[in-house]
Amino acid sequence: MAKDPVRVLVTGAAGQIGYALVPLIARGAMLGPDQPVILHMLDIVPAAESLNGVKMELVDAAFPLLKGVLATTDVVEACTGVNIAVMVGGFPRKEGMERKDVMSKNVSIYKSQASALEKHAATNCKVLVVANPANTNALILKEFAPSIPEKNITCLTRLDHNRALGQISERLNIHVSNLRNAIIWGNHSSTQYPDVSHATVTTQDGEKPVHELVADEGWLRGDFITTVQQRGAAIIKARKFSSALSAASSACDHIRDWVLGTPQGTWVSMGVYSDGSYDVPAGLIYSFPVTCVNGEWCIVQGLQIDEFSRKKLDATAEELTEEKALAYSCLA
Ligand SMILES: NC(=O)C1=CN([C@@H]2O[C@H](COP(=O)(O)OP(=O)(O)OC[C@H]3O[C@@H](n4cnc5c(N)ncnc54)[C@H](O)[C@@H]3O)[C@@H](O)[C@H]2O)C=CC1
Ligand SMILES: O=C([O-])CC(=O)C(=O)O
Repeated sequence: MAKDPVRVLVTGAAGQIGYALVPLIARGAMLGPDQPVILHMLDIVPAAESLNGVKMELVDAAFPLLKGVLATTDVVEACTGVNIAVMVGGFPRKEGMERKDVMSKNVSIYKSQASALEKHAATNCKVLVVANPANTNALILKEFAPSIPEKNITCLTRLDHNRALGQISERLNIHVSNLRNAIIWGNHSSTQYPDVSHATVTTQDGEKPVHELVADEGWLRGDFITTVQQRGAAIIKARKFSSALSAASSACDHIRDWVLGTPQGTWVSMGVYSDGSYDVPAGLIYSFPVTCVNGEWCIVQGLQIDEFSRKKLDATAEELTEEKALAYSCLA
């Protein structure tokens, strides 16, 4: 029997990431090849004509799984009945801007959209915040939508996770599908800690640790980390726009694994509400390694954290604590 359609909200749908994301959702890349979807697309009034153009293209593409498209500038209409909300709308970082510069513009958007989601989304709606500052926008959304369970509010660090896998696959000249269990700890910012100390490679002789095959701790603790941390800025510099293609693809990976489950023995990185695991302060949205089963994520426990990693985990937590205070001062 055909499944009932799932309603997926994409905010900022007329923007760069939105334009790359909606066709992926309509093709089944987010929820699977047998899951019909109805797209709800929200943007602001100045982008209404462009948003309508995106709707026209979705109709023209005749996607078999796409059972309806709503394009609106009304936040209540956009949020009504949605099962999944991908929050991309906001003011993007431009070349030369630090993420903190975009904070004040974005936290007030997330405060007001929190209320609309809380009042009008379907029960148990899953929320993914993509717009920067992603962790802090997600935290603001959580604080101003208190009836949405905190486990349903997440932010995107899967792009950073995939970037880390991409860098290792290039270095070892192996396909990325043979690599697993990288970790992005902390903030989706230049303080994030891309950690491959538990990552492995599938070889003909079984699973081998990445650090053994790379055999260059200097690179793993140096250029590898900074390349992943700075990749967003490098792409903005090259394209003059943000990493729309890879962000859209990674947003699909995030929701797909959350809803349909992570493969056996594999974890992924998600920005989730900290419960104090790994001595990360509770009450931050912090990226952890997680596994997902039956639509629920769970932080991977018991990983060894050495002194080098401890400092990195703490530094990015400190930045998130500062961002939280700054966000509240912007709202005051
Ligand atoms: N977490 C991650 O891994 C990544 C996050 N980003 C962030 O994603 C966000 C979107 O990036 P792009 O698509 O490149 O930007 P963009 O500027 O092309 O698109 C943003 C869209 O949001 C719309 N918008 C602005 N205010 C809105 C509101 N109140 N409600 C609904 N829509 C609104 C704009 O009109 C625009 O169409 C940015 O904040 C960017 O920094 C970008 C790449 C990766
Ligand atoms: O750095 C930015 O503003 C864009 C971004 O988040 C990324 O590409 O990771």
